Amino acid sequence: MSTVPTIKLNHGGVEIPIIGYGLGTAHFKRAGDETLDPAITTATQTALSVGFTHLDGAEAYGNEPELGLALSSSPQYPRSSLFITTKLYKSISSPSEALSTSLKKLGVDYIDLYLIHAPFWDENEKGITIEQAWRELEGLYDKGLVKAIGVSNFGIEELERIRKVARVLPAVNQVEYHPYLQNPELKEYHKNHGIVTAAYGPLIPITKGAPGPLDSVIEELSKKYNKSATQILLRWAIDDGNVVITTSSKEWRMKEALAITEFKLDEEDVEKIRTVGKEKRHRIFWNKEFKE
Ligand SMILES: NC(=O)C1=CN([C@@H]2O[C@H](COP(=O)(O)OP(=O)(O)OC[C@H]3O[C@@H](n4cnc5c(N)ncnc54)[C@H](O)[C@@H]3O)[C@@H](O)[C@H]2O)C=CC1
Ligand SMILES: O=CCc1c[nH]c2ccccc12
Repeated sequence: MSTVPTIKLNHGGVEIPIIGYGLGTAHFKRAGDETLDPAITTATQTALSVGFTHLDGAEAYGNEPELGLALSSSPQYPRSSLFITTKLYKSISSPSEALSTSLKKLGVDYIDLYLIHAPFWDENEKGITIEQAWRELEGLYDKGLVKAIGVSNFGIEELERIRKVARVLPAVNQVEYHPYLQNPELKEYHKNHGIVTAAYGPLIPITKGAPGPLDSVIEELSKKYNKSATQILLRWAIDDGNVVITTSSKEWRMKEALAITEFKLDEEDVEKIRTVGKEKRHRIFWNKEFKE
């Protein structure tokens, strides 16, 4: 089994594996559902067994206990060999308590990357501003309870609010990112401030965003590289300079995803996908219809 390459974050030598296994879309549970779902634990154990080292969870997914069970039942993958992300949102009013709860549910004593899940809360209702929430995350980082801190679904405006007060800049912004949602201005901002873009929804052009102008390009590149459409899109996300987060319950799909570490797209093909991708815009998450 090959090891997953990593990228250095802007926080004290922390390295993030370039592909992560998501607990959010295939596996989330209804809010308030306290029953353990063994299928989620099994899928996560499988993800670990095929070689995923980076797990992407969140308070909102309701499945930190299942993720914790997968970790405690897999002692062959020591904590230090894993990169665990979780996110807070509902409990944004009290980040310190939210982190304690997540640590307990996950059964770990630190988180590798702690993210604010989205910037869309009502600051009056929650009694906390983006700036105050960020300062609280900095406090958790100072204590060593989280090795790196970042955000998710933030735009330039919200990142600027953080930058103006930050001692520690976000290490990562996890956003929906694929050829049909490239947001070059945000990417440029990330580059200028050393923020890694973690791309979720990388397969949208062949799932919810299909059909589209990229269909024939992906087919042509699948033949050229002898790789599946899934692999072409996941590899594109990496070769475009991002970390990529994907998911599946199926072992063969997990292996298919991890096998992208074994090839690379030529720069002209990365550019071709970028160019043709810009002909369509398709956003799935956190738009007006999206219900968390
Ligand atoms: N921070 C945030 O707000 C969000 C974070 N995420 C994170 O990202 C993770 C992955 O998100 P997704 O959008 O689900 O990832 P994705 O775009 O990689 O899609 C994964 C889905 O595509 C399916 N798939 C793979 N190849 C396919 C093919 N050739 N044809 C048809 N279907 C195919 C898989 O079986 C799986 O159901 C989540 O689990 C979560 O951890 C996801 C959404 C929002
Ligand atoms: O992170 C992905 C989007 C999201 C936000 N809140 C929830 C709750 C359950 C599943 C997905 C999500």
